[in-house]
Amino acid sequence: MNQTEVYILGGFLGAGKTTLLKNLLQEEKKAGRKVAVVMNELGKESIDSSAVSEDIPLKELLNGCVCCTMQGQFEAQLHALLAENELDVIYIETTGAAHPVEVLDSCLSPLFADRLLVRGIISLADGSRWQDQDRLTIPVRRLLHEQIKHADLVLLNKTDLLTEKEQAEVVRDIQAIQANGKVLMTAHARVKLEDIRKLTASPKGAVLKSGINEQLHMKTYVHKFTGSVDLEGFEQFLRDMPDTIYRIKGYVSFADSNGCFSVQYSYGMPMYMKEPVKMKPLLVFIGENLDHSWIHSKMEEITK
Ligand SMILES: Nc1nc2c(ncn2[C@@H]2O[C@H](COP(=O)(O)OP(=O)(O)OP(=O)(O)O)[C@@H](O)[C@H]2O)c(=O)[nH]1
Repeated sequence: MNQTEVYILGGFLGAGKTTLLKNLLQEEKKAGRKVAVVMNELGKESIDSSAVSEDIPLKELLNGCVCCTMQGQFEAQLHALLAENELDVIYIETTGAAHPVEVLDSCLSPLFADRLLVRGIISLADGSRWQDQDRLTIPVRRLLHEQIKHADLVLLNKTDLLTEKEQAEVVRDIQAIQANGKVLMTAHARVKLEDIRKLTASPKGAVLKSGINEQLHMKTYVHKFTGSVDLEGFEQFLRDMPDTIYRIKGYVSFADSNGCFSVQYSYGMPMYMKEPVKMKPLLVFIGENLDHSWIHSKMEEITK
């Protein structure tokens, strides 16, 4: 089964996300790829959806944020898009208030994590706003930095409003926050599709690995189980694992218990809930510098 690429478009309110989306959709059309869009807006009304032409499958999530209250709905929308269409790529435009890693988390529902290949988080920074960030409240400034820090590609947009000296200053600031990533300067979010698709790496060992590629710092690993799991062994794994694994979620059958359990782990706490129906047994791991083969061998050790 082919995996559908996913790109998350993030960045603060008004930074140019919809402008970028429009440009990318045009480029994708020229490239002949089958595209779908998920748009999330904070308001009740759909504002930006006119940016997406009618022949492109579009799902909208209004009046809330994917990363906070709308996670379930978001998962259902992605599921529907995958069920209704044969897609090469899905673009997700987040709200300007979204934390990109939380959105990434929502894309990796165990229901379909093996069908999606999240290529990366592209965050836009508004050059002129960046310079005025002292006027922002501390939480908003923190969000602005988080959006940059976790991006795999930063587009410093609205460079037409900055002098060359200012452009150099902002790039330096951004690189200080996000040392591993790439920064491109753009006006009107004009970017080549190749630059976006450079986030692409051919997945190695596709069965074991899904998600973000080697260049990215926040990575994912999907482990598919072939048998039931020893609960004690799993809890020992949770105690031993590096603290850079932030999130684990999925479905597992535990040895010595009947049925299938959903597993949710974040911030040190595992939670297990019995599922009414049998689900595909797999776990999604999200973290920094994930050692896929280490996780794989540990999961194999505890599988009966
Ligand atoms: N001068 C200038 N204006 C830009 C540029 N990119 C986008 N804009 C304008 O900035 C405004 C906001 O752009 P959008 O693409 O709607 O930004 P957004 O991030 O989707 O906004 P929200 O959905 O509100 O978060 C629009 O009026 C754009 O035309 C740019 O590079 N330079």
